[in-house]
Amino acid sequence: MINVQRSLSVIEPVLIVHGGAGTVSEDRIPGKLRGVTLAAKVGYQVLARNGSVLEAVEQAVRIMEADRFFNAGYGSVLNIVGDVEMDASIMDGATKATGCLSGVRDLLHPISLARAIMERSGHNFLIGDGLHSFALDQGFQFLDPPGQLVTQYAKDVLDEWKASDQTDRSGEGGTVGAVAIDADGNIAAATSTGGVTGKRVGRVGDTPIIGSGTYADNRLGGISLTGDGDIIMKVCIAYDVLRTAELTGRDLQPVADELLDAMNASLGGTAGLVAVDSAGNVAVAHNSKHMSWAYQRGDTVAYGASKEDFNMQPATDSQFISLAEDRIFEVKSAH
Ligand SMILES: NC(=O)C[C@H](N)C(=O)O
Repeated sequence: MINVQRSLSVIEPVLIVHGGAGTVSEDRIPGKLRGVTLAAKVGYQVLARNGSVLEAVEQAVRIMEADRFFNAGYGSVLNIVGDVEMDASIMDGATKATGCLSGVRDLLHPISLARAIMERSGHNFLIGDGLHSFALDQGFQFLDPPGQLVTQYAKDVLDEWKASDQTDRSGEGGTVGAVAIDADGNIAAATSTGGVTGKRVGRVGDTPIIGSGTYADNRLGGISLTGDGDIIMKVCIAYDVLRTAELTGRDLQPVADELLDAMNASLGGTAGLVAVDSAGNVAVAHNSKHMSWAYQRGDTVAYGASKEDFNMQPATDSQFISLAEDRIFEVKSAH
């Protein structure tokens, strides 16, 4: 009986993304909104054409990895020696298959490598030399010459950070993530980041840690985190939000708000998240000043950049449909 009811219930597909939790200067907010809105639309189009939720979240994240306005792929923040080192993860809620990587350099789309790890490595998480050779075996091409993902903006932010007291690493955030659900209730989540400005070489944040930065389970929902990864990973907040909502029978939104506040109260740190429950309800939560986010459901796109900010527009609206060419990394050989 329960199964019959479940199959009769209608889930409206939705694709939600975030573009990082932090403090964003006013002049960069329109750029962030443009990027997240485009990513939500591109990801949703995959669902609308009956593509898989995995494909949808991967494509949404790839849009933001190629966009210098975000801290993922091109535009990633720099470590203490001025290099881009990236982390990413992806999870399939139907099977709980996961693909995670850390410390990858000179690759435009870490999220696609994470998906290859999930689908073809026989493991969940690769790092270092083994990650590099797996990527090459799979036909991924590293950018040559190296260093092409470094932007002038990221260099300026690192210089500013070095000149500061070096205690606040949060900056504007800029990590990217996506969560999707299709009409059959399949859920996937994906997150990609350059980490935090001025990090040690080899530092790993929450983003590639399943249960901290990313989680998906068709029964519980899907979620992608952003923010102070050195704190987030201590409280496994991705899994905690989904599981607490299940155990208490409450909606994701209040649970997410409360757990972010509880994290901040006990350990400090700011963070944000986007999530979808098994019925397709979305949650957007952050205790940072800003977090850009957007989702598409049906013909409508919703988006915002701070708590008070909630906008809606028809998905066909030409606003936010394309990005200025100079903000997108394009290299013919990269994939
Ligand atoms: N901006 C971010 O979201 C950073 C990421 N959570 C990290 O700590 O690596």
